[in-house]
Amino acid sequence: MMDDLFEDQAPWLPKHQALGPGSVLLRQRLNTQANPLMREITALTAEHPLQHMVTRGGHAMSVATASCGRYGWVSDAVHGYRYTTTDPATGLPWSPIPAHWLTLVRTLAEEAGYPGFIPDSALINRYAAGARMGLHQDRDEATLDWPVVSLSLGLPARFMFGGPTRQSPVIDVPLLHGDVVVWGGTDRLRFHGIRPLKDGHHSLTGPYRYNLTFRRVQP
Ligand SMILES: O=C(O)CCC(=O)C(=O)O
Ligand SMILES: [Fe+2]
Repeated sequence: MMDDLFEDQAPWLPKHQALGPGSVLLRQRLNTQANPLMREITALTAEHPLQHMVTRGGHAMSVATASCGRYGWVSDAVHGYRYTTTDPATGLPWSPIPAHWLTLVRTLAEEAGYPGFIPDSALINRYAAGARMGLHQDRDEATLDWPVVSLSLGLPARFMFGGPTRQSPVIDVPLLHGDVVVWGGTDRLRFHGIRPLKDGHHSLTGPYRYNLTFRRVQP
């Protein structure tokens, strides 16, 4: 029964797939970690509710987000994208990143060629059917020396992975439950995004896809 959650949905695909010189897809890399990760997401988002952040243009994002770690990613119509040490919704400091998340992420980054990664920010993204993330670069961090480590849980998504400019060609990468993408080095500023999520049901996450994205914000 529980094994269903961890079954490889595309066993013919390689487990370790380079997406660029500094980028790799580690397929089906989370197995027994998925259930505890989901439990902790539930606990963390009870303290720091998922919110539809508003962009500088005044548009509410379709993805709902919350953070943990020393720095949390936020946005509002006045200030736009930035990192803060407190949650604007509650006024409270963000909760620490759970210790075993740090251990897991350090291992994943090392597997991808980035040893010694200690993130100071973890973003929790929740996608419901139709939610999407347009092509963008992750460049709100004060250092770009460390990779982005991104974990997928629940419903499948299509990750768009582009190049150094918005006009660069984009490849579509299916991201399934348990997949991990790491990009850094010369690939750190590649444009990327998520196509609108298809409706569905997942045994662990119900009608959602969760993405955990780990970053180093301060050197
Ligand atoms: O949901 C994803 O897989 C990507 C999320 C992302 O690009 C971001 O949070 O900056
Ligand atoms: Fe991103």
